[in-house]
Amino acid sequence: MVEDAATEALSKIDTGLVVYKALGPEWRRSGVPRPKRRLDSVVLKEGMTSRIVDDIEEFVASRKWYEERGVPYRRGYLFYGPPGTGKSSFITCLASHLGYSVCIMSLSDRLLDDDRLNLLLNTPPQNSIIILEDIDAAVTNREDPKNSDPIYQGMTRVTMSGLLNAIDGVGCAEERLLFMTTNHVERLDSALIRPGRVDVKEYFGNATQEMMENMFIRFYGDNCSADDAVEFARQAASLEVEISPATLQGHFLLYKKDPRLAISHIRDNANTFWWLYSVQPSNNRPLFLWLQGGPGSSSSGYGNLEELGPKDLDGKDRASTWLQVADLVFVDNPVGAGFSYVDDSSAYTKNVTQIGQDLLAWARAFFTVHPEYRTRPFYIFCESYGGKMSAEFARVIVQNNNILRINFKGVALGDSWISPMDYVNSWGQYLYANSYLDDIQLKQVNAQAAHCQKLVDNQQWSQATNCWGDMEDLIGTVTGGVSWYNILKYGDQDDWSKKRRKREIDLDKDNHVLPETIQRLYNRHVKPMYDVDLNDYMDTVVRQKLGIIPPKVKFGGQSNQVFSMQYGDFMVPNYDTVDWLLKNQTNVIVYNGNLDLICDTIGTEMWVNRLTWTGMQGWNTSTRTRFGTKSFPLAGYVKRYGNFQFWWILRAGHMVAHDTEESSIYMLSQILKTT
Ligand SMILES: Nc1ncnc2c1ncn2[C@@H]1O[C@H](COP(=O)(O)OP(=O)(O)OP(=O)(O)O)[C@@H](O)[C@H]1O
Repeated sequence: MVEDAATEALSKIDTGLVVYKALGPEWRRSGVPRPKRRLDSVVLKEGMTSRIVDDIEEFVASRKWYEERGVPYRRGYLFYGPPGTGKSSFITCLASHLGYSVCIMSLSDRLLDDDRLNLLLNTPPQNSIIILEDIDAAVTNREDPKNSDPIYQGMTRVTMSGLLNAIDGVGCAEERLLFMTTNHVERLDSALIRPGRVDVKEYFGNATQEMMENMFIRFYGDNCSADDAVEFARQAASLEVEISPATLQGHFLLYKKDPRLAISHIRDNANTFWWLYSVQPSNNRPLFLWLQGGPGSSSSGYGNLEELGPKDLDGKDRASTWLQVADLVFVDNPVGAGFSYVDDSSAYTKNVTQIGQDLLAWARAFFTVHPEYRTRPFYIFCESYGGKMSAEFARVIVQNNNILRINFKGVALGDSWISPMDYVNSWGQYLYANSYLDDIQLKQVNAQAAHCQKLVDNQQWSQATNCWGDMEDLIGTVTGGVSWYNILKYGDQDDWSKKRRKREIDLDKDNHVLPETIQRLYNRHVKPMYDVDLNDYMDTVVRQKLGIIPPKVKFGGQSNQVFSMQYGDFMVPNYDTVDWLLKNQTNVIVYNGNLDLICDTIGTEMWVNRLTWTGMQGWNTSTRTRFGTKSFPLAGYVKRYGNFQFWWILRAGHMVAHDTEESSIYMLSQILKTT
């Protein structure tokens, strides 16, 4: 009967899919026949569709085989997995493919009891397959403690033995294709899913990167390119959250006319703020993007008003602003820094890969709004943790520039946290050479560094973060409080932080949730970048002027979460990304202040010396030249080879742009000339 039905139905492939629902003791046709669904409309893992279809087709063709051996001509399938992964949809596709009707029944139906179930399972309409949905809701594993939970009680009147009887008891139909679905396979009684009742078990999982690409292509068809699909899938995967195919489908429906919007709105809960300074007439002026460190400090606030923008916090013109050299765009990133914000804590980024994807989304939006910058030279400049982010951003620009189509000229990494262990390992010798440690203390500091190195070698990233925090505490104690940003200074008495006399060590309301080490690191490296004056200025004057910042967003209000979210990524190096950029003909500029401790020049040279780019030999034998400025005949040194340059900036600490304005401007003008 099943075989005949299939043959007959395949010949009438254009007729619709007839659906029956259980109504009391009988099956009733539900509405008019539905359009048939093609098998490939449900996107599954590679090979899964053909595996299931082959199995069922073989069964349909084997009636005789079963009869000859006296085996009941029945096959049971269990599709299990999270909600919205296509279990029910795929069964209707199979029915369409084979030309059957479907009879759908949910065991959580309160009107169903053992007798009715038995009757229904054994009197299906001709040429149909039966779908028993949510079998876990009804008949669950008797050993599962959840079953004594009142929320599961009284959901159905079907008993376990009633169901087993109905499936394979004496009165049951001779021929049958039965599909069962559940979101909780672990709650099922083993008797229910033993062979004979369930012959094939298939797991329907959330979307893999490959499935996302296929779904994107299926949905947008000729409206999108294969590159779009790859980009979409990469971005979605970088969120590192489980995404069901049903959720993806919902997302595509929101942007059904525009695949590009589907890509750029993948993170709807993340809102990035940027601030552009544009000089007219433009004369093809280059554009510099500035990325602050922290992570969690603000480019638009700290970088702009306290380091290199055209105005300082008092509203006065800055004598040496980088705007003299190029147009400037400050992006508050990772999202949650400055005026950027998330609507939901799941939207914070946790590593540089995610940050890179966010910046790519920003770039797409920015160059769409400002197409005039597409042809102008575009550079990324940054500081500290911004370096880690910038290297990754540069990489995704290079990889996606066939779509982005901008005139990307290079990335300049200022005192960048590219290789954390090189810094941790070099602090001892640097401080020793500058009289901050004696022999005993040097040994102590180096022992702690070796401990951190071990953790990093074992990829115990969170423990390595704690170790780094402990290392900073140790150095703070033995040196008596040397500043991490300029070894000529003490603790928080730096010039750049003079507005921040009243350091708030007390825990603020959000801060107390951070692990203690992270909290201390945050207090040391990010909190000072949100001094009272800056916060007031941004939250009053700037907010009023812009008129676009939602009232719920407080400047820097999410910075501590931004910082703590990187817990597992702080100590992960990405100098291999720098290597990749050099190998891919991207201009890379490294600049370092010689008084910086946190990203000291020795550490920077350590990771630079580890690069494997073919130009390294030429670089090593190139001559370093000195440079001078109006006020300082000996302002620093520079060495260039191929697409790589290294600038040693004398008299500067971590904040090169702030500490040595003349040198910075000179360096910028030279970079523009030589790249
Ligand atoms: N793998 C997939 N490929 C394409 N679309 C899918 C896929 N999975 C789900 N969908 C779409 O999502 C919606 C819900 O899917 P469906 O009801 O089949 O999921 P399910 O796994 O049966 O969910 P539940 O376990 O909650 O019953 C449907 O519109 C379906 O088209």
